[in-house]
This record gives sequence, C-alpha cells and structure tokens, in this order.
Amino acid sequence: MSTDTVIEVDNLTTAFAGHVIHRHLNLTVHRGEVLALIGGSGSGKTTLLRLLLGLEVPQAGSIRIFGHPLGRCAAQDLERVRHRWGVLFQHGALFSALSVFDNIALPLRELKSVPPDMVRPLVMLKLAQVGLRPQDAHKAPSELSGGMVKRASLARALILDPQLLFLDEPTAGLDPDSAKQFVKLLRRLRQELGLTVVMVTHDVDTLFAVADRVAVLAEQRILACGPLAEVARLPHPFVRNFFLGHAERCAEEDVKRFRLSLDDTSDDGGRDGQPLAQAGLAERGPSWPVPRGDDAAGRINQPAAPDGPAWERPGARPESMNS
Ligand SMILES: Nc1ncnc2c1ncn2[C@@H]1O[C@H](COP(=O)(O)OP(=O)(O)OP(=O)(O)O)[C@@H](O)[C@H]1O
Repeated sequence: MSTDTVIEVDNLTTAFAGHVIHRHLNLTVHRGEVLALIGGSGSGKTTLLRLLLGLEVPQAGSIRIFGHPLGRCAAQDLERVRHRWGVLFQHGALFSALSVFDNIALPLRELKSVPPDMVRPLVMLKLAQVGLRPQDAHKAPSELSGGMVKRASLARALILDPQLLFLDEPTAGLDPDSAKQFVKLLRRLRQELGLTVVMVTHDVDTLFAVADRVAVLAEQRILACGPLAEVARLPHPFVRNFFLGHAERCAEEDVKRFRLSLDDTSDDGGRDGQPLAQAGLAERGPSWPVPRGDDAAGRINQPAAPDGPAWERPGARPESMNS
C-alpha cells in the first residue's frame, strides 16, 4: 500500500441475511483528497461508511486504513487508527443531554488525551474554527439551528485533530443558504487542515464545491471513480439521473469557476474565512468565561467501548446509520 493511500478497500463482499449489498468492491482513497461517494437509495453507501468505521464486518475482502487491516489488527492498533479519524453523522448525533461544550469535549475526556486544563481552550478553539460563537458552548443541542448542529458535530469530529474525516450527507436537512455556508466551511477547513475526506452525498452542489473525485456505487460495486467531469459523462442510468439538469456545469473549467465564486463571496461564518493563525486565535487562546460542566465534577469518564468510542457507537448514531 503506497504511503499516499489512506484507505484501501479490496474485493469487499457484504451481505445481510443472504442479501448481497457489495460484491467484489474495490476503492482507494488518496491522502489529501475529498472523495465523494454517490449512489442510489439502498445501494449500500451508509453500509460502506459503517464498514470503513469498523462498525460492520464484511463477509469477504479487506479494508486497510493508514495501512492497518480493520478486523485483523490488534485492538490497541485499531484504537490508535480510530483516533486518526473523525466522523460527522447525517443528523449530527449530538448527545441531547450534554451541552455543545460537553459534546465537543467528550472525545478528549474519554481518551484523557490532554491534561484536564487543556480541555476548555481546545474546545473553544474548535468552536471558533467551525464558526460558532463562544456563547454557543453553553447551549443544549435542542437550542441550535440545523446549521449550528452540523458545525458543533464537525467541531467534535475535529477535536482530536484527525487526518481523515468521514462525512455522511453533510448538507442534508439544511436550507440552501446554510448548506452553502457549510460547504464553504468544509472547503476552508480542508485546505487549512490538509484533511483527507470521504463524504456520502446526494447533493450535486456539494460535489461541485468540494469533491476531487467521485465514486459511483451501483450494481454492488464501485462502478466508476474519477473527477467530476469524467464521472458525470457516464452513460449509466443512475449517473444520468443524478446529474440531470447539471450536466452543463460539469466541465472542469466550470467547476473551477464555481469554486472560485464560493471563495470570493460572503464568509462561511468562521472568522471571515481567515485561517485561525491570522485571526490570532491560535496564539491568543480564548478569553471567554468557562462554560458549565468544565470542571472535575462535570467530567465524563466512561471508558471507551471495545467496539469504538461513545461518539461513534451505534447507539450514539442517528437512525440513518443504524438502518
Ligand atoms: N444491519 C442491517 N441489516 C439488514 N439489512 C441492512 C442493514 N444495514 C443495511 N441494510 C440493507 O442494506 C441495503 C443498503 O443500505 P444502506 O443504508 O447502506 O443504503 P444507502 O445507499 O446508504 O441508502 P440511502 O441513500 O437511502 O441512505 C438496504 O437494502 C438496507 O436495508
């Protein structure tokens, strides 16, 4: 496996009660790219994401992430690999009983990866990075708009500084303006943090805005994987239907122009699109009050479950990931 390969899926077969979802599926994700996974409803996109997260076990084939074979490496190695990725679930999967602050802090507290007095500055830094205000830290998830839920969930996905980010329908459920702002945020973060991103989406605008390559899941396998302009030209019925009315935007030059227009227009809610270092946040650190729950009494010390951390456990995810 090349050092430029982050994920390598080889000859994967998945079936539920004899119903085959994936057959001899192959997929490679390169370091630093945004790979978008598209496919019809029920084609197995979410199942593939769950396999990549180690939440499902394939009938045959292998998955290597950062060179580690899922399901065949030592538990300790798997834990280490898990800490190198973050996940944004379709509906955010925030814990409703916890404040935004405590939701974002959860991975840090469970892993005890930083000293307790570092939790607050790190959480507030991530909050600023995703364009939320310091006072949003005190809010309950139920007090957030759809766009804010996505941002808070993204902050939690980024809290361990992952190199790899999984996004399940990042703009689903958002109004067009919030979706546009969120996509701009993803573009900025991806550039600033040098992330590798795997994203399931049904949204053509999201593809236009951020995808470097598009993988089409159909007929139980990756039917095609390549740049948008190439994939959009495929004569397959799903692809034709997916890009219906958008085909004329798919030429490489048009996609470039669209992306430039996104970068030029109004901000994404995150410090006018400035990198954190320029905004002075990285050096200065937060100067806001300590949010509720950031004390010894409020600390959550549940041990990580053997099948993954709490924020990635099946019980912690929305229904769409449990289907
Ligand atoms: N745990 C499970 N047990 C049985 N069948 C399952 C399970 N998980 C998924 N399936 C089935 O696998 C198929 C693929 O489901 P999946 O959710 O991966 O599709 P999808 O491409 O993400 O669909 P959508 O775009 O509608 O979300 C469906 O027929 C679904 O019912």
